[in-house]
Amino acid sequence: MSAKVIDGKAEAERLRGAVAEEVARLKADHGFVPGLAVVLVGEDPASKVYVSSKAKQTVEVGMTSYEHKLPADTPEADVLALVERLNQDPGVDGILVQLPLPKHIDSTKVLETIAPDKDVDGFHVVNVGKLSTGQWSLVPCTPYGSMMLLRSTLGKLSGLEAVVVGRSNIVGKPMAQLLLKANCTVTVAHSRTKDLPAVCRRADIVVAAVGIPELVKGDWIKPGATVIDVGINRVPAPEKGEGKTKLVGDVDYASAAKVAGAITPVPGGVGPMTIATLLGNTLIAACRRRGLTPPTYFAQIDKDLFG
Ligand SMILES: Nc1nc(=O)c2c([nH]1)NC[C@@H]1CN(c3ccc(C(=O)N[C@@H](CCC(=O)O)C(=O)O)cc3)C=[N+]21
Repeated sequence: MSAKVIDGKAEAERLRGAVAEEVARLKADHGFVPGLAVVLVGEDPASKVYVSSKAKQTVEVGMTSYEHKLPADTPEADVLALVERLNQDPGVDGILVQLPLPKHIDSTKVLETIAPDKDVDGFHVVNVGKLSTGQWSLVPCTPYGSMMLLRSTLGKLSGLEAVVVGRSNIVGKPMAQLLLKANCTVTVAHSRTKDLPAVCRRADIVVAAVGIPELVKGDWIKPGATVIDVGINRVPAPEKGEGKTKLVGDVDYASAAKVAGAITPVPGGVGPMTIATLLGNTLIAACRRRGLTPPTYFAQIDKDLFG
């Protein structure tokens, strides 16, 4: 058997299309354009690539993009002051501070300074707390995008056994909350889990988000299970030539695709969904801040998954 390949690129394109339509409607009917501010501190090459593709896609859906690139040695106080300024700026509906931040900056302090109603990453304690108490909030982009891929692959998730490998605040923990909200039976596994392969083999849904290249093997997967690979790891690829690299996930794709029912590729799986949901969150934030109802497109997704 060979798994269905879950096309994150196509799904992200559909989502961006819906966002673009809604942005045009808001402009026509309410006379405003949502704005997303992205703050990048330092020169991390991977982060620079993500930030510029975020900015490009923000503009493509008709929103305003504000990019703030600060040198790596910017004092923490200056970053906090910038965030405060963006909090007050009426043209800014969403604020994203690219992680990781340089070591001299306390990222918790920075994230907690972002106004919760502009926190399009969903990392502020207020939004984390809302998500974990089942209230609606701005939901972290990667888990939300992963849930959308599960919805188009499986429809209802109710009653399914889900195993999340990884317990980060950015992916593992919010993913577990969302799966629980969708009525899955959820196990959060991690590097200290005893017999991780056996735990994974119980799952109808495996979400790999540990940051270890190709950790999850085909014989860890129950035949027919759905595999969501959140990992994006750049590794050496000597087969492509000296000094060349390639992207791989946290799942050993070749072996897992032989056993799984459906699987996300890397690249082209969860990654593109992360940016599309970021734009979606910016749109939702822009509507809520003005007392408008967020678009029905999202309401339908939420109803299918959690209703
Ligand atoms: N505050 C904050 N929020 C984030 O959401 C955030 C962050 N910090 N720091 C870095 C990570 C990483 N991230 C990605 C977004 C898109 C792709 C993506 O589109 N990947 C494509 C292409 C990858 C490539 O070719 O390099 C794919 O998987 O197909 C990947 C990774 C968001 N992050």
